[in-house]
Amino acid sequence: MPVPDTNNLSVFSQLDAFGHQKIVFCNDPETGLKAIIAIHDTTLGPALGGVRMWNYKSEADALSDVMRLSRAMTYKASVSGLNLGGGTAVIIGDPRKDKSEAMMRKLGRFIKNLNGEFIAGEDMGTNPRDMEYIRMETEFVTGYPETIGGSGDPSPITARGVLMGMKACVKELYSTDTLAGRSVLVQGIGHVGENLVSLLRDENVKVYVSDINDERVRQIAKKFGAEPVSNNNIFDIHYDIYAPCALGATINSATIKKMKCAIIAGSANNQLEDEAVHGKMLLDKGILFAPDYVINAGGLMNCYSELMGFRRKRALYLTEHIYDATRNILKLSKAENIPTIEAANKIAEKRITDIKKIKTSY
Ligand SMILES: NC(=O)c1ccc[n+]([C@@H]2O[C@H](COP(=O)([O-])OP(=O)(O)OC[C@H]3O[C@@H](n4cnc5c(N)ncnc54)[C@H](O)[C@@H]3O)[C@@H](O)[C@H]2O)c1
Repeated sequence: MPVPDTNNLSVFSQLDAFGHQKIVFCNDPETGLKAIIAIHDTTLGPALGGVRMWNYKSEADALSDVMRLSRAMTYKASVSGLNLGGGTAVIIGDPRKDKSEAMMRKLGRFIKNLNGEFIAGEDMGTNPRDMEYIRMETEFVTGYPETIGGSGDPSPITARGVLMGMKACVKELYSTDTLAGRSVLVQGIGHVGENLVSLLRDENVKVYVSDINDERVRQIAKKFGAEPVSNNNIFDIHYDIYAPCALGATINSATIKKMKCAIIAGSANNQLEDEAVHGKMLLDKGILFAPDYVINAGGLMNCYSELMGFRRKRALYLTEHIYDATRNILKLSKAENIPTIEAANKIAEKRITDIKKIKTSY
């Protein structure tokens, strides 16, 4: 996604440029809450997105992040065929030191006042317990614990979706869905990464694991029979698929030059440092990129199912469709010789335009 220029003081021109409908600044000195809720587009439905708590270097950084993330949520929901719009909330602060029950409940009250326009879920720096606090103040929240009727940890579903995306890429390149005999490097073996390693081992894939946490690498390598790789050397070795499951922007001009893989398919959000530049670089180098927001949509599908009162089975069913969604994007990319991310954006934008047309009458 493009990066908003928050140094440009014309806020409304920024909203126009990125298509945002509304930005809400939530300030509460009593609890220390400083949050921004961005609602990007609600053509398809209420804006559902994560609540991220992060020690942003500046308010401009927080604003840029929330605008970027909320826009990506619009595209993710659209391409996944969900009746949801895109939104995100960010809280400025260190989740380990600054977070409290009162702060989360205060945010819940701000969300309540939006009357369902924004629905919260968990993200970096928040967890199901925080969603439970928000739930104490408003019904417009998902991802609270299963014990109180929520859908719990979405990571296993997200990992399954990533696997579906990988299979679609393998089908495109090798005309088979089977991953057996291929090799995958999973970068970041946290909640999604560990689940992905487990699924890949079930498919008889050779798995390499790397993380900044060496102890975790040792544990996961031992548990699943994977091969540990130093975090500094991940582009020095050969494997078929690179699965970024840690941070964004790991695909950039420097890393693309070093890459030897045929496919990139992982869960991390915003993997391309600059969508326009690096999508094209991957196309030119012949590396097949499974657009991140398409194949990591399992978590969103899980929240959607919770919202609609569906069972987990439904979330899993929706996740299987990530295979077809990815195949369609790869076909369009090939037919028009455009980067896969551009093909995904086209498909997402078309659905929003089409659905806008049906909303002209009651
Ligand atoms: N959890 C979900 O359902 C979900 C859904 C959609 C997208 N995502 C995205 O997937 C990614 C992983 O999510 P998660 O829930 O597993 O997070 P997590 O925090 O559980 O795991 C992230 C892992 O990455 C490691 N890591 C951090 N920086 C790293 C670096 N520079 N190099 C290597 N490893 C590093 C961490 O040590 C950790 O083990 C994130 O980008 C997240 O936004 C997650």
